[in-house]
Amino acid sequence: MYIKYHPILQLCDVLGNKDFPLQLAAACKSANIEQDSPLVLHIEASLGPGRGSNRILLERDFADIEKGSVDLQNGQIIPVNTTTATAEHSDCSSEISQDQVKLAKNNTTPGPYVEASPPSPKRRKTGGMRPVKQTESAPLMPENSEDGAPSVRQVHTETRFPQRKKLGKEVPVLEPTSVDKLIAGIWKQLFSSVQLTRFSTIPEPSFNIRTGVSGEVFQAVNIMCMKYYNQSQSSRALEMIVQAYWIECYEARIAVIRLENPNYSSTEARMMALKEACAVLNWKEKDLRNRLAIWRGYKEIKDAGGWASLIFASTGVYRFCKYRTGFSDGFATRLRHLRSAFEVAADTLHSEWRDLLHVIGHDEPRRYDGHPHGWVIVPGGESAVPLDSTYGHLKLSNGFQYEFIDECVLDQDFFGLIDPRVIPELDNTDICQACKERQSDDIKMNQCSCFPSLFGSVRSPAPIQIFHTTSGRNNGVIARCNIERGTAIGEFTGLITNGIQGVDVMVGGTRPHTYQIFQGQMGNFTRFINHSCKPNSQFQKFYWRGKERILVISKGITAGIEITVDYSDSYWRQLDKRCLCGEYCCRFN
Ligand SMILES: C[S@@+](CC[C@H](N)C(=O)[O-])C[C@H]1O[C@@H](n2cnc3c(N)ncnc32)[C@H](O)[C@@H]1O
Repeated sequence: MYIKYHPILQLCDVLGNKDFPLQLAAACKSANIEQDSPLVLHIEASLGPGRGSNRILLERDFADIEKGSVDLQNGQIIPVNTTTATAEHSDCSSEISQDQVKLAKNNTTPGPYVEASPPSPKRRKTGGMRPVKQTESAPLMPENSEDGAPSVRQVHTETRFPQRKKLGKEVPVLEPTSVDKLIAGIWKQLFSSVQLTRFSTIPEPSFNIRTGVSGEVFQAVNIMCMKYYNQSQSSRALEMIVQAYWIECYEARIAVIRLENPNYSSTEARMMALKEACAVLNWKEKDLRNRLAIWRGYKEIKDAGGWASLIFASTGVYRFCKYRTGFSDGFATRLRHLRSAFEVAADTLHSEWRDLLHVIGHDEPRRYDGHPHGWVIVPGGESAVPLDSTYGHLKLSNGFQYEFIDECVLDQDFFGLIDPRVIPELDNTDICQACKERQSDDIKMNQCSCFPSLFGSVRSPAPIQIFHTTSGRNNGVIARCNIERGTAIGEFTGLITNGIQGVDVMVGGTRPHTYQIFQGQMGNFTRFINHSCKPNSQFQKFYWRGKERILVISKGITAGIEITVDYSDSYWRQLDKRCLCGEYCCRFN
């Protein structure tokens, strides 16, 4: 084979290798490529600022490299569209990239893909969104919930979400303070599956592992393990409750001693109370004093954040109280502002938790019942309010009725029993389009770990709450724990229907086989996610066991921050409102 085309000869110069045509010809020959068959040569190269010829290139050398291509026919340089190049830029660009995106597997969380493509075997330093080829998918539209006005506002799947973070430009991150860590620990425990109960029966082992561990025996051991874990967490919580309460009793005892002995100084009264305690506890006075300092910390946490904050404080609280580094600088104010939020999560996710307080004779009734998202956290730490009470301005005849559902409900009047989310080509296949592993609802069988928080694994409640915004957008969704980039926050659930006009819906499927997800009467927290021109999450399609799902995926969210998506330009063009996202790059205000 003789290579005569001009671009190849040009490549010889670029590569500094005059033998390149011959090497290419030899490669073609060994690959059995016929002489006259068209040859497509795909070459990727990087151009960067030269920093000496023989030096080994380091990762930082590529940090500033611009992406683009060189058309060898005419010598023109075509830069890659900058709106899709970096997270920072594309977030705030008014240019809309029509590329869909997929999330690359990052260090710890495997990412989803809009289209099937084999995941990179190597881990990347900045995993995250990468562009995939544009598909002819239908636009997505969220329901116009707040004002209920007829509209055709749409959100597109072809979002302009960023692909990957630019390498090399490290943004300085503030180290969390000890109060941050304490609060993070409380939220983590609140959204965990721990079961805190006052009395729990310790199981007797009813198995013998000497004869081998069968599936049943192993299950029994696991159950026992879980029970003991819950038991120890409960005991720890009970211990802290009693110790915080001890401080109250100790202060009250000192007051009584002074009353009974008017000539005692306050120090003498304290000493006497300590001695009384040590006589029963069988501890040295010094030991009790040391512990007392920690117990005082427990009481301060309880006084500011309520019993729920102490009970769910879990690991870290001991150190926090022992070293007392976090007790200044707005510690109490921060906890006070979160008090109702902690209680909403505790009451709705761990309905038994208040029983623990019986140990000190407190009988506090549950304050927040029902669904965790049926309550709206209000600013300033005031009591949370029922969700429906925040929609009075809509003046709905039957009030605001909303049913929380984890899975979409099929509108059988429209679709019969045929779920339009089923992709015929993927039907009867349990192979994940993203990772190519087997998907199963049976945890033991499932091998796809693309979105373990939603599919094929143990589900935990999404670490989010509904809160009342202060910027005039009514409600929004706040993250209570850090949500790593690429993690699924939740599935967009609602009524699977079609033909709805005049209100906002999310459209799924591929033309002409589209369907709508309507969140007017039922759905989940995704219905309350507001728009931002610099969003920290995005809608993403994913296929679970042959069925299309629309997920909200984090782009990296810090605890305490509102979760937002980009509703798209076309949505806002139809909306007779100004965007209140408050971003410096806001496109619609
Ligand atoms: C899907 S709902 C979001 C939840 C809504 N805030 C609520 O309280 O029900 C969409 C509606 O919220 C409001 N909204 C969302 N993001 C907004 C923003 N950035 N600026 C102004 N209004 C916004 C608009 O009224 C929009 O129609």
